[in-house]
Amino acid sequence: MTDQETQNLFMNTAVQTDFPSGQLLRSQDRLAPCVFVVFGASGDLATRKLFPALYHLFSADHLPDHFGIIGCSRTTFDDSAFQDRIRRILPTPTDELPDRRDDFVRKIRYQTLVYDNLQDYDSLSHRLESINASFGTQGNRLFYLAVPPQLYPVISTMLGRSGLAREKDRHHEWSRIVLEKPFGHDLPSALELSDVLHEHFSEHQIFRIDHYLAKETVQNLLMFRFANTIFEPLWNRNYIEYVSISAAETLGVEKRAGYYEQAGVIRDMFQNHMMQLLSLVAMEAPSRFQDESVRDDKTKVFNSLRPFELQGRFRDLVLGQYGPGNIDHHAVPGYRQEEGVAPDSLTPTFAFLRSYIDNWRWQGVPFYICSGKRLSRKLTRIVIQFKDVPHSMFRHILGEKISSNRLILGIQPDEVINLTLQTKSPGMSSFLRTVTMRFDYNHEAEKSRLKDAYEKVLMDCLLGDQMLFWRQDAVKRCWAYLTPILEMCESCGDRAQHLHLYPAGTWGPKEVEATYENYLQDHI
Ligand SMILES: NC(=O)C1=CN([C@@H]2O[C@H](COP(=O)(O)OP(=O)(O)OC[C@H]3O[C@@H](n4cnc5c(N)ncnc54)[C@H](OP(=O)(O)O)[C@@H]3O)[C@@H](O)[C@H]2O)C=CC1
Ligand SMILES: O=C1O[C@H](COP(=O)(O)O)[C@@H](O)[C@H](O)[C@H]1O
Repeated sequence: MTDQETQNLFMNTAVQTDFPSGQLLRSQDRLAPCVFVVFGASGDLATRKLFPALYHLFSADHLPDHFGIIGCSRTTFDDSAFQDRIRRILPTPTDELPDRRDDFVRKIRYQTLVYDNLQDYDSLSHRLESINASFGTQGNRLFYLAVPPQLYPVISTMLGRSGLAREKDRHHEWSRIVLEKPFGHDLPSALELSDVLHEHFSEHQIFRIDHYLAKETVQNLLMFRFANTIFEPLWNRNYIEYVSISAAETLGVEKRAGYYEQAGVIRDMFQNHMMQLLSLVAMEAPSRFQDESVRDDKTKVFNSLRPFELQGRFRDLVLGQYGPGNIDHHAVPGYRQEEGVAPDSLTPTFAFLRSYIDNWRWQGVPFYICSGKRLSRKLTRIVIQFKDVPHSMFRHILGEKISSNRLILGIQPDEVINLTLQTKSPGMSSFLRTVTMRFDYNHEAEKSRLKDAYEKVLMDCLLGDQMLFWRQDAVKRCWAYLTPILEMCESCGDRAQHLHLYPAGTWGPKEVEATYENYLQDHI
């Protein structure tokens, strides 16, 4: 389809109705006072993402009137040195962002803490009481674990043993813990982590982040599917040929070889973001726009995933690893030449998986899930491919196959929804042409409303709204689906033979194209 054929038939003409169903739209008075406790406060995530996100929320008056922040890590700072450090990394003021840096840093404290030293948690507990008294945070505590995942068990255990995990109830003097993925390495380790967390925290206190769920267009999936009547009757095996969910990246492993060598693409992208996208496309309509209701229906999708047929081995799975190539006209090394990667590494950086959902709605419809690093372009999208018309009355005149309708939900870089339709070409001839109806989230009017993912995440934690966070039963179901696949890949004797090299800057291994008929060129 060419640009000329693309017509913006309903480009942002929608009436903007901000009905109060989005969490960010809830009123200020629902934000409970709270102290944010950031573990790993000296680290990269805290510095680059969390403190700036808190500052943006503060500047926009999206934090409660009564809040405080305390950073904790092993590195020694006193309060004022830490405040200076944070002040330096805050964004410079602009017309849209007034200078409130001094007010913000006055809310910050710091406590040096060794993660496995119980006495340090007792000291932290005293500091929290004093912050509570100074800032009126009413005993509410949010613990953000911005530390490497191997520290999750020890920190949550220490919080429990020092009494900091205890809460009066879920609305008063509450205590919440926020974690980044990975939630385990496979099913057994995920269950082990869950047991440790649940020793001191109940499920409603645990916020497991998936940053894809904080993306605007990902959240829009729920609205799009369940606030319109016209798509739902078609959203099933009777009208849909297949669904494809792709996340192509141009980035390589960067400086994360230590982690990525152990993870590979299936743990890094499938056991979280790709599975969340799958559940949002495939779920039944929840009865209420409420966290447990939505998460119940997502979990049902994971429960219905057809177990991967291990005997078929690589019939439904293609693995790849990038070799040297070019990205944006610059030569880049192959994965095995990257710093920290073993020269004979068999870690996949690309995977293409065909999955099925065994339920009434989706029986027989393939879900193609694909993600890779160092591909040609950054592109994350979901394609809903509708079936062909049952009979073409034009075939005997035009001799052509009619393209079937396709709905594209673009997530990155363009946040768009495109629906292709067949229409008559203008003029005397009787030719068909494909046009696209396009809704563009990047339109200027929409842009100012897009929040950074971490602002959204922090806001929802504060609200106690878990809709955009993983629940343990879903984590478990996804690991139960993917662990046998990982074991099959990682234990087979001919592993090297099934890892297909692809040049960086291409669309992945040609084996995908061979098996799935130009899948990548056509669908990514
Ligand atoms: N950085 C990012 O952009 C993103 C990070 N994440 C996740 O967030 C979490 C934190 O990431 P990031 O900030 O990059 O991590 P860092 O490596 O920067 O670690 C954070 C802090 O943890 C402490 N720390 C690091 N390694 C150890 C160790 N082996 N033992 C004890 N303490 C240690 C250090 O503080 P000190 O020595 O002072 O105690 C460090 O400053 C991870 O789970 C990561 O996967 C997720 C998305 C993006
Ligand atoms: O979680 C991760 O996601 C990023 C991709 O995120 P995106 O928002 O840029 O699409 C990926 O690069 C990284 O390997 C993975 O850990």
